[in-house]
Amino acid sequence: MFDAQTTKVTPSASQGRNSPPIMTVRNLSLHYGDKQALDDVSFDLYSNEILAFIGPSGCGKSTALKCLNRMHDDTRGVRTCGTILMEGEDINGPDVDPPLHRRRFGWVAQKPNPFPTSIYENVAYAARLHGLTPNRQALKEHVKQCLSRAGLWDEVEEHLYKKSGTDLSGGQQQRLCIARALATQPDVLLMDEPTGSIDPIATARIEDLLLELKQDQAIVIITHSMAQARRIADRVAYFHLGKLLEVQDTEAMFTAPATPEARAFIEGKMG
Ligand SMILES: Nc1ncnc2c1ncn2[C@@H]1O[C@H](COP(=O)(O)OP(=O)(O)OP(=O)(O)O)[C@@H](O)[C@H]1O
Repeated sequence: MFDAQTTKVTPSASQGRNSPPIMTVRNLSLHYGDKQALDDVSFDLYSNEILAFIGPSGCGKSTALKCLNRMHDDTRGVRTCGTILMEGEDINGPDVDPPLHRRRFGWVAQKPNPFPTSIYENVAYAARLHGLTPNRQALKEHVKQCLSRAGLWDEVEEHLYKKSGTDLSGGQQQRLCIARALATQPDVLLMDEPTGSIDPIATARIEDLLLELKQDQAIVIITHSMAQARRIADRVAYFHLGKLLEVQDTEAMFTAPATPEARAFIEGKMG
């Protein structure tokens, strides 16, 4: 299944997924100037799964995440090689329009970063910009749906136009950012430590939410919490010094990691 020699994968990690992967990453390497941040990384991403990236600080998790939606395009000095296919098409091919490609992804950062505009506008903005709804009423419905899917509608329905996104609590702000990410109807949600700066109760809400959202989206999440990866991920990818050392079904990763590096990291002896 995997053609990268360096990536170990148990047979079970690729079984039970009946449709082809939505994304296929093969032999991906990336340099920032002279510094190599990714080295021969290969993995698949399936629709309706949560894939967690774990590994020590600086091992390339965010760099790999940003390759998927071509976020490095405008970063000076970045060189990549290898291939990334989305539904079989090379995402860096000549026929791919980068903004259109990016629209297929929602991005959620560690620190909630709502726009300093109304709650409504936070979600409506991108949908309006891209002409995703035919009229104002449809846009309102779309905003309501995104906020509902992000588990926030009931809490903000009264204040949609009056309250700024920045006036919500940290956990609410992060759910607003998830609603905003859903506004372009993405195929894939990319999340870089989305609960890294919110409290445990807000974290639990977002974890529940991700388990619901994966019915409609593939989700890639970077997390430093092994407990979180174990709770919500279907599969876990362990990065180490720029290499993806193994991808496993979650239980297998936490009970029988294939590499000593992953075992040491999971047991808290490294990282
Ligand atoms: N824009 C950049 N320019 C130069 N080097 C970079 C840049 N971004 C990241 N790096 C380097 O690339 C390597 C991988 O960084 P990356 O942020 O992908 O790691 P990470 O696993 O996400 O780390 P963390 O868990 O600490 O967020 C690190 O050595 C980092 O210093």
